[in-house]
Amino acid sequence: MTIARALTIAGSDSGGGAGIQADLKTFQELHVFGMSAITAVTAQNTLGVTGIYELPPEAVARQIDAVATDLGVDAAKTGMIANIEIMEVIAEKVREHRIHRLVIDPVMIAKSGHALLKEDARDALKRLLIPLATVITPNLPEAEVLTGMSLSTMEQRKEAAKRLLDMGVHAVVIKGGHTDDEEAVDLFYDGREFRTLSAPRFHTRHTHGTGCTFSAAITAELAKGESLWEAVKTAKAFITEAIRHPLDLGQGHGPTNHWAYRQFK
Ligand SMILES: Nc1ncnc2c1ncn2[C@@H]1O[C@H](COP(=O)(O)OP(=O)(O)OP(=O)(O)O)[C@@H](O)[C@H]1O
Ligand SMILES: Cc1ncc(CO)c(N)n1
Repeated sequence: MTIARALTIAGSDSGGGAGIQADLKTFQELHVFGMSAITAVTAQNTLGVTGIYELPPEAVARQIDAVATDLGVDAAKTGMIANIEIMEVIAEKVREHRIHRLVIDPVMIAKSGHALLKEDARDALKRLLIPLATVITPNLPEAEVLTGMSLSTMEQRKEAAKRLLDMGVHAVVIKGGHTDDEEAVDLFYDGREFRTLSAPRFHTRHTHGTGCTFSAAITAELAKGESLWEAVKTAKAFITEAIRHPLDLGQGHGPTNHWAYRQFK
């Protein structure tokens, strides 16, 4: 039996709703073999982050080498990267191991407000990783930081998508989670046409790790050889079901439901 293989390069969330844990659960649900390279360990739950412990860049390099030289990687994603030194190592290893299907979720700040990427690493993201990516999936605040634009209208978001492509990425999904609009509308652009992905907006506080889960689902589908647009459509359906059927865990922003896509779609 051949199985598609996906690698997540991200931070560990002890609470299990975001980061490496969300990614591996998503890979599993989408029938892809999941592997991980951990960049940082966070002590985290639904209420917030109480500790961040960054790994030495060497540890990140060895993890990527270990899986790429033996098991093989059909697609990879990055999540929390923590600092410039780790970012440099990831860029080097992605090139060395010729990982061509790469999803970048430019994680900067947790929903609880804690910084997951040092501010001086934001420019490095543009310089080092964005040019290697198949697709980048910023939420609205992240897209504003990367482009320096204010993004309240769809026209502004289209202009921002063009600017992100000018930075060397093949395609972009600007996620619409962070608005009060009635629908959660994400904007896709691959340099040819703009497309939107819409779903009802659910009024729930259980949205911890939505971005991680969404980008992991894209990665899983790319690992199977799906086209980028098909991968993004499946990821939108996956995250929509995961938010629609909350698990109601924890006292704060609880995790999404990774079983829901299989159970209810
Ligand atoms: N309340 C909601 N109802 C429906 N869809 C939502 C809701 N919130 C987010 N989404 C969708 O979830 C996906 C992730 O978007 P979001 O903007 O929340 O990511 P994020 O901020 O990076 O998440 P996180 O930082 O918690 O991992 C997008 O497809 C978005 O449209
Ligand atoms: C480890 C980790 N990665 C990403 C996010 C963003 O949701 C988070 N809260 N924690």
